Amino acid sequence: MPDRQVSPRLRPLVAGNWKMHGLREALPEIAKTCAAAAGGGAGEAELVICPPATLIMAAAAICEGSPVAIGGQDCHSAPSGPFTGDISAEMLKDAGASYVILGHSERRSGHNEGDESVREKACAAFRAGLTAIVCVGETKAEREAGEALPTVGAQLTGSIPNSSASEGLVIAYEPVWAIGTGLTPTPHDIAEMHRFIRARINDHLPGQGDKIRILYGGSVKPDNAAELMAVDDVDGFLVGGGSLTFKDFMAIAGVYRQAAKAG
Ligand SMILES: O=C(CO)COP(=O)(O)O
Repeated sequence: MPDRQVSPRLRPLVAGNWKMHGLREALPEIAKTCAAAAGGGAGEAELVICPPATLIMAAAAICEGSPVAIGGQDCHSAPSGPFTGDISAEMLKDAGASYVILGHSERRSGHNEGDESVREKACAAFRAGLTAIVCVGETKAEREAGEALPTVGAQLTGSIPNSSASEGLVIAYEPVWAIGTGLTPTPHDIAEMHRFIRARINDHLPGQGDKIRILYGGSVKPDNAAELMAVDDVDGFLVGGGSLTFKDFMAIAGVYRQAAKAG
């Protein structure tokens, strides 16, 4: 088990992004996660599950009183209004969510979401009392062109509000080419990017860089979670496919329990 060298001051966060997966029959997976987390299965890590919107109320009811929090996967920037098909941050909060994922690359590419829109949504999340998990990440072409750092830096400063309490904001670095592909950047490249993001946050939100958690996302699986956890400046994970079953999600979150036991 590699040593955990990083950010012992920040409580790790492991968030599961279910994307457009999950019918009601999947709810027992959430109940099992709550029971395992209550039994210490995730060590010091905080757990969040972001199911599809249709399951948020039921999931929140299951998780009530447990250490597992529920999040949405997107929100509109307005509190209410004539926006057919959209959900406001206030509605997520009302349904029992306490987190919301914003600016995921699948929304940036599939719904033309730009940085400004993500920033407005993050402001809406703060207004509603939700913690925003703002996603950034470069494409394969951008990395190959040596543009990964400036691309992510511009996305980051364009997507986060100009002021934020550290408890209201989490950043997720998700290289687009690592999502659902089984590929991950090298530990060196992840560490370099996370260090860069932390420095950028400090420039943008003075004093907050060391308080805001920076998650890694993209093909996090039970068999690589321990190695990724040990990378400098990685404060947790945003997990897609590996969050869909209780077994895999707890195996991933469980690396924080094992690290605590080991050291
Ligand atoms: O997009 C992701 C989480 O938001 C990552 O997805 P995978 O873990 O399936 O690669």
